[in-house]
Amino acid sequence: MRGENSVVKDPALAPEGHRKIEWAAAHSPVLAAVRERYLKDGTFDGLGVGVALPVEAKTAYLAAVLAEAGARVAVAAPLPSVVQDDVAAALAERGVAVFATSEGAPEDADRWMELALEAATAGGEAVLIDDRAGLTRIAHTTRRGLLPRLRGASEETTSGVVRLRAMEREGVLELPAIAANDARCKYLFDNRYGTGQSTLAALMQSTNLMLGGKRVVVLGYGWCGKGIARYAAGLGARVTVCEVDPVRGLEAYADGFDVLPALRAAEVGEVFVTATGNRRVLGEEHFARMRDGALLANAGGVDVEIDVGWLRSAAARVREARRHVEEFVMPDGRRLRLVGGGMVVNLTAGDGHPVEIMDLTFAIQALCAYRLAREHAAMRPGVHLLPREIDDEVARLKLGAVGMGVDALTEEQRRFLAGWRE
Ligand SMILES: NC(=O)c1ccc[n+]([C@@H]2O[C@H](COP(=O)([O-])OP(=O)(O)OC[C@H]3O[C@@H](n4cnc5c(N)ncnc54)[C@H](O)[C@@H]3O)[C@@H](O)[C@H]2O)c1
Ligand SMILES: N[C@@H](CCSC[C@H]1O[C@@H](n2cnc3c(=O)[nH]cnc32)[C@H](O)[C@@H]1O)C(=O)O
Repeated sequence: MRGENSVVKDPALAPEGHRKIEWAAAHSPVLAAVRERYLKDGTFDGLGVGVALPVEAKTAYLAAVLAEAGARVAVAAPLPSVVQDDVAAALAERGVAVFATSEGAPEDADRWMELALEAATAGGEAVLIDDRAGLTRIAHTTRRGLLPRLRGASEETTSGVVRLRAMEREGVLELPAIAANDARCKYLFDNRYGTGQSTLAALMQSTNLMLGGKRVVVLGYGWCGKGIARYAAGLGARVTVCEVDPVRGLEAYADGFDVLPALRAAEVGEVFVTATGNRRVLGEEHFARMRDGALLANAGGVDVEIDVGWLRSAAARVREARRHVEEFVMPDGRRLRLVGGGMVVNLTAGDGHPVEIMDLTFAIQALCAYRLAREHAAMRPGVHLLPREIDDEVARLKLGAVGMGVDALTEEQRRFLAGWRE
């Protein structure tokens, strides 16, 4: 069985993992519909699928659906801190090659991704479902020999799409890559509502503190930041937004939030959440102004938004205040508390996005993989968008699953919108 080559913490944890995967499956009607309509047509028979994603129940259900469709699936975690060991064990037991243990070191992740690439391509060609272009980067650097076997990659994250576009600009991207993140059924729901709910759930669960009345500073008012600000306001927090894009800052103001430069916000905030995909958004100069007890968390897809290295080197003392909460006592006695290690907090200190959100995201991912598998030969190397009709279909499937629906334009309306004489 392919799962036998896996790297997991403890196969005996599988029963709890199976329960979690069954729960995810039971709440994923859109992916189930995609499976019935498309994935069973033989496209995936014997095809490799390399997956780099947080190893938790929704990811496992996606992998299981692709395996059931005939694919040889290999999954690697992009970080040890986003691995649920029981789910990893259950997935390996279902015949998927899994390279993921929470006990690994961050440096192990590249090795896991190399192993997943090798496993996915061992029997022939493969497509990739990627996180922050990790598998794609490895296929263009340390495992270039595997490139000819890759039909293409589908990218999950905003930060990954940024990387792929950088590769395309430099003329080094040798694969067709679909920006799954840029599908409307992905970013409008996953980045906004998924990150909003799961980031605040992780913060509340880890700290057992109340958000109502607190001054929450959200850094970055993109899709993730909008969701975090909205959910925080819904819980009664007083929200301040920091941006570098004046239009997005103005949007935050019109949405009812204060908008301040980060150095000023540092003085008033009690909770700080970064969601920019950028580096050192909170650093020494911000920490110096923060009040005693400030909570810090990162919801962005890169782990350099908060300068944790500086905090660690400058602190007089560091201790684990609670599970997932590190307390840095500064030389002047102030305590700054970091939730989730400065990595993506909803996954390192929580269960990730709600199942219904990942149902949409993974329906999009499954359709991207399906498209790459079938149409790769006609796709040039470079970044591609998912055609709008596919996005529309996923939205229709979801509306149908919740007993709702939309209208279709009449012929008269279509002509009116397409013309100019009337
Ligand atoms: N936690 C999750 O589950 C999750 C989900 C989706 C995306 N992400 C990640 O979150 C990050 C943001 O994603 P997004 O879709 O919101 O991106 P986005 O491009 O829509 O928004 C990012 C925003 O950050 C702003 N920004 C950049 N540098 C800044 C700085 N120094 N200070 C203040 N603002 C700054 C930009 O102007 C932009 O408005 C990415 O890394 C993405 O991969 C995380
Ligand atoms: N690069 C990070 C993870 C990416 S965060 C951003 C992505 O995580 C995805 N995500 C959020 N919650 C979940 C989940 O519960 N399961 C799988 N992926 C998730 C989400 O779609 C988003 O685009 C790492 O090193 O692990």
